[in-house]
Amino acid sequence: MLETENLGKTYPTGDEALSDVSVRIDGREVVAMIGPSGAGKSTFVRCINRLVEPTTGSVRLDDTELTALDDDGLRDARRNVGMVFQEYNLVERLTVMENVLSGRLGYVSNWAALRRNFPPDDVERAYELLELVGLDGMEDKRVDELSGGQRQRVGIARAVVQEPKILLADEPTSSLDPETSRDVMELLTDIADDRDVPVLINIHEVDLAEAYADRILGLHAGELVFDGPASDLTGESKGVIYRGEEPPESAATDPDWLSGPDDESSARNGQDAGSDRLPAED
Ligand SMILES: Nc1ncnc2c1ncn2[C@@H]1O[C@H](COP(=O)(O)OP(=O)(O)OP(=O)(O)O)[C@@H](O)[C@H]1O
Repeated sequence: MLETENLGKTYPTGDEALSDVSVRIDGREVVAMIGPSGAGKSTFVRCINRLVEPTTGSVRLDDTELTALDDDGLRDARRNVGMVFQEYNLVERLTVMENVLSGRLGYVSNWAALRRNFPPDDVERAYELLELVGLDGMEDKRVDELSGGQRQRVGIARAVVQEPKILLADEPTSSLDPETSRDVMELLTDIADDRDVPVLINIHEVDLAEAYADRILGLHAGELVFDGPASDLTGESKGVIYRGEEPPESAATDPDWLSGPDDESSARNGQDAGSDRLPAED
């Protein structure tokens, strides 16, 4: 179970990217985080494993307070957080298998890692995962011979081989064509089921979020303004998330709605920053 409480980030430049975000993600939920460009989605995902250091608030994964850990503690705890990146972050000149096994580096000694000497169980796990992500038989191919979709599958296998307690995906489909994007979303939802792990996906394509996620988190100007089932996402809620519009009066009693953007500047920021990415109105 992942829980953030009042998570906030202000960058040294003074940009307040995230403000008081509290969420709880559990079970085998697939959660999509949406919002206009600059809303703070990447910052949120990266604050969870402290690739970005939060300024305020806390992040808890099961019983571990990630925000309270020193460097050694954080290194160990990061094994429990699988991360999938937009640009895959693979080692291009290494093979598919070597890249997948690098997800086990946190579990083997430095010496074994240096010699790429992984226990047989790890290798077996990697083969299983290659089959799960549809890359069986491709273990010896170099990554630079693969398509974008295949690379992302390697990235997913590498994250899952860690046996994480949560899988985070930071814009996993942004570099892919629409059909490959759907395949990758389907794979992420399959993994949530198959591995019994929650998946949090930061994503621009609202239609993919609605089609594949169980739950949507809507960020606007660093604030969480919507948290509800994908089926509850309406034109009105998209207006609040993407254009900083005022929530409807019914929002006061609807648990999906959180504090809406409350000043002109946040509405303006959303409009300026996100105008190129507005989803179609319902
Ligand atoms: N390293 C940084 N230093 C200073 N400001 C930053 C940094 N990274 C992000 N920001 C700012 O923080 C805010 C949120 O950025 P973030 O990348 O988290 O948003 P996002 O919703 O993921 O955007 P996008 O969808 O375009 O990737 C923006 O105003 C951005 O300019």
